[in-house]
Amino acid sequence: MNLTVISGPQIREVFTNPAFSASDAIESITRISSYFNSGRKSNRNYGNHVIQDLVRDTTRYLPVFTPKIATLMEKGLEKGIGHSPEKGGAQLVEAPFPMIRNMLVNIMANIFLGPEIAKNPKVIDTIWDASSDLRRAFINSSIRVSKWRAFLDRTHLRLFQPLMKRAQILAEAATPVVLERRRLEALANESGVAWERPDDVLQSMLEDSSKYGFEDLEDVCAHISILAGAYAFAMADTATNILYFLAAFPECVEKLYEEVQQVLDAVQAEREQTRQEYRMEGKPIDEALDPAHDRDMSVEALKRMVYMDSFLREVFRYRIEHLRIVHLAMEDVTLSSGIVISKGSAVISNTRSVHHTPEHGDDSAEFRPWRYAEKHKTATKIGPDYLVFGMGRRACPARFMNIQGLKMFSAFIVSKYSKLEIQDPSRTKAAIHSRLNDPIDTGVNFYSRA
Ligand code: HEM
Repeated sequence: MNLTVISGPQIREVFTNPAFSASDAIESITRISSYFNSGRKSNRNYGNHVIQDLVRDTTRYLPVFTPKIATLMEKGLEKGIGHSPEKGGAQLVEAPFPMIRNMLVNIMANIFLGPEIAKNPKVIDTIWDASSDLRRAFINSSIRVSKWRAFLDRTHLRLFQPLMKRAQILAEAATPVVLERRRLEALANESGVAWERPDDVLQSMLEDSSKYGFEDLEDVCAHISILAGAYAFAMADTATNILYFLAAFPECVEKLYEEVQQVLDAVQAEREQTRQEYRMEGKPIDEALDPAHDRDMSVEALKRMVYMDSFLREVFRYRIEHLRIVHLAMEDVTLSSGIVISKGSAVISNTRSVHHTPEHGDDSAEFRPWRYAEKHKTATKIGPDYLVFGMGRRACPARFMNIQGLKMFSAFIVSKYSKLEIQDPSRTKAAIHSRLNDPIDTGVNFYSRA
């Protein structure tokens, strides 16, 4: 396949031209739909948008999921790293990536399938395997793969049906819970009382089965396996990278900690003010205003963390590979520069030509964590100057949940640890420039706050 490198204004031209497709390029590089079709029963036609729609719909429930994610993340970090201020020493995590992936797999199992199903160790192992399937697909992918190799990969998937195996295990674990939900719903309807509807993704997908065309519970579970696995693998990669950045740029930890404390103090004071107003007006103080939740990592609190947001946008800008995001030409296209990209050829963006320009400041070659603070350029804000999540109508729909989760993760880390250290300092440069297919073989020391 011909591959042309594009730079600067050409990138915008390609991203906004519907004759170019990033998803078709991903398909020809990863053959990902063969993996999806090794397990899903519906939506097998190439080019359908059900995965995109599901990601968008799931994002709508972020306010519901956020308190659950916060509780599970705090517990996961406690288990994976620990907190021992009395020792005064460091806790060493030799392999941060699997520790974080473990935590995220547990979070995803809980929000996608609910706590009862997520308690089952087989379910946790299955989401872990699903995230490994996707990781493998993206890591082993190559635009230069031969037709013969692509054929073998597809045949392997058809024969071994890995996603079908994952879906069957999840469906087996989910069946008794789903049947019990149906029984309780019918009982509530009969007795005219409100049914306490479970608020996990499984319930929403079951209710929206006809909208998405799902065939049965196994089919629903195949789609859950794809989404939960994707979040676990993609977020684990970035969260690990964030740890290395916090260790490599220690001055960030204190500034971010101060911001987290200021934001939580302000939210707490406002909630107290509201409670006082309620008391004066004789209004009841409901659970939402319970003082026990005053310092939660809520959607509102995370939104106010502008330095945290800037730090993340800068990590993404700085770490992105220089040649990234491939688009496939779906027809012959002549770019304004006169270059002709013929149908079936691919273009790859030189993102450095966009991310390392004076538009970002004179020091765009440096890591400046507060570059975007108060500039109204959030880590989810896509545009021609920030291509991490793509641009335009086809931009990554998972970026909202991704960024919010990463903000929460970083806020917990700086709240619990005053200093992070890369175990082998000679690996610092490699650690902050690490990529998905480039695991870093050095651990991180975490110094607990008193
Ligand atoms: C750090 C993690 C991630 C990064 C950097 C990323 C980046 C991207 C990029 C560059 C695109 C192409 C956009 C374009 O064509 O303009 C994209 C598309 C997409 N991403 Fe992500 N992504 C991430 C995580 C995820 C996750 C976890 C999911 C699913 C749960 C996901 C689902 C999608 C989907 C469905 C599309 C296609 C959108 C469409 O065609 O309308 N992404 N992503």
